[in-house]
Amino acid sequence: MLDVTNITGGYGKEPVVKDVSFHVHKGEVLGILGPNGSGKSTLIKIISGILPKIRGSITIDGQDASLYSQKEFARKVAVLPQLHAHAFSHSVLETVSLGRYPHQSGIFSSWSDEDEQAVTEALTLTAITRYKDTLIDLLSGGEQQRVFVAQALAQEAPILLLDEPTNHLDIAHQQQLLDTIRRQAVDKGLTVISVFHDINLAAMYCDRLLLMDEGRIAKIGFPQDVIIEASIQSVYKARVRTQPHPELPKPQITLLPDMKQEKLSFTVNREDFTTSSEYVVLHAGGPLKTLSSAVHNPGLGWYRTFINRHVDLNYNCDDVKVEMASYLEQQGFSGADTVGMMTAVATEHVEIGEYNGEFGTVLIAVTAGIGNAVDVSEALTRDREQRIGTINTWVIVNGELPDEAFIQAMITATEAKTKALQTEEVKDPLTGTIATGTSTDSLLVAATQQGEHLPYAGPITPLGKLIGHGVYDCTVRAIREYKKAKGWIN
Ligand SMILES: Nc1ncnc2c1ncn2[C@@H]1O[C@H](COP(=O)(O)OP(=O)(O)OP(=O)(O)O)[C@@H](O)[C@H]1O
Repeated sequence: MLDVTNITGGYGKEPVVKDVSFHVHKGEVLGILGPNGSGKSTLIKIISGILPKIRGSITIDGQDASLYSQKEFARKVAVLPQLHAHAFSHSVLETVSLGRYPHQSGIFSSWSDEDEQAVTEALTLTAITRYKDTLIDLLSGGEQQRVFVAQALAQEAPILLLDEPTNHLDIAHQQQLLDTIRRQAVDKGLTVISVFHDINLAAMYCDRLLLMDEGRIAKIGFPQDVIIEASIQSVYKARVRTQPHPELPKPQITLLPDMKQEKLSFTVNREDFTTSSEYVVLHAGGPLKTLSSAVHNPGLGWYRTFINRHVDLNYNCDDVKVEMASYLEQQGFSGADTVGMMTAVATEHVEIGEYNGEFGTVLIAVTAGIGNAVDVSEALTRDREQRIGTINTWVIVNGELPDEAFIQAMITATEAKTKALQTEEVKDPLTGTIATGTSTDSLLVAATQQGEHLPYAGPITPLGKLIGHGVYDCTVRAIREYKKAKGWIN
């Protein structure tokens, strides 16, 4: 569709864009990224013919772009420039209608049904129909931006060149506009080349990305091949971390600001836990990075308050999450800052231990109800009801863990729990074999993310050894408490 080959060009003798080559095929959305001054706009200007090139060639549909007449070129390529100098004031409708000029034989002399339809559709797609009689000078920056996007869409050219189309737009309008452009690409085969400042938007909406650095291509490829920490850091000179988008297989970046000095310094101690017949609660001195299978705020996040709430053995409600959220609110806990679990075990029977290692301390808290114990290797052979008789395990680390260490800590803690069930000869009541856990166990690993960096938490690492020992110790003691409460042992 569009071939750019060894393009070099700029404003004076010294080229800004240097030896840039790429191909865009029909229906593809290519995002151009790069720091300020890297040549993104200049590249768009050269492709759109606004700036002459010094070297190289641009081919559209197999024909050299310079061989098209101005009007022919405009029927092939619509351009949304970065800045819109409009010395004269038109209404929105007039401005969008100007997009139809390549389709006219004389100025507005042959306004056709197709012209009318293209303008109406462009106004609808950019949600500006209600402003159609307003003078563009009277619109906000974001509304004006949508008018110029509508003008480019009304042109109905198969190639769309956009320079920061989401400039001035709020998040809802960014999403609306890019959804629209993407739909035009997918449904109508529109080919789009667009400059982006927002790396995350570009990764979400583009099929491929071209990363520019000092006028040259630093990287071109699928978003997952371009949005990698080392490339972004070296080109933008900014510390970033990449992570997956929660719903799409697209990479996203987060800035890592230098705010170490502002960080609240704290450790978690045994005294931060309190226990009552209602719940076990940990109020940490600062937010802990947490990974859990809790009822309230499960998954990964930062939280200060952790609660393991006692509920009746017959607790049953339609929506556990809603009930738990309203319980926390009634009890005066912040819904956003609290992780909540539940257990039918008397919470006074919690076992809390503080374990010292060379790097610092780990705190473990376990409540163990073993009435619903399950041998996981036999689970497939029996049907069971889900009831609340669980082992809830908290692992709190005074240290800094990478994500993989959180997962290793969960594995180590689970193995230690299973070993405790074996020591205590806890059996699956349905199979009579040694249980490996219960039907609804919950696990939480949380870390202060300060102090010593602890890269691993497997069973032979300094952190893993403490977790393994601590979880085993607390789980054995908690199971004994449970057995005592049931009168099974003295
Ligand atoms: N009209 C101009 N005349 C001379 N030099 C220019 C002109 N416009 C831009 N430049 C120079 O060309 C270089 C690249 O500018 P360009 O606008 O292409 O960068 P960009 O990547 O789009 O940056 P930004 O992210 O800031 O929009 C810059 O060093 C800039 O100073």
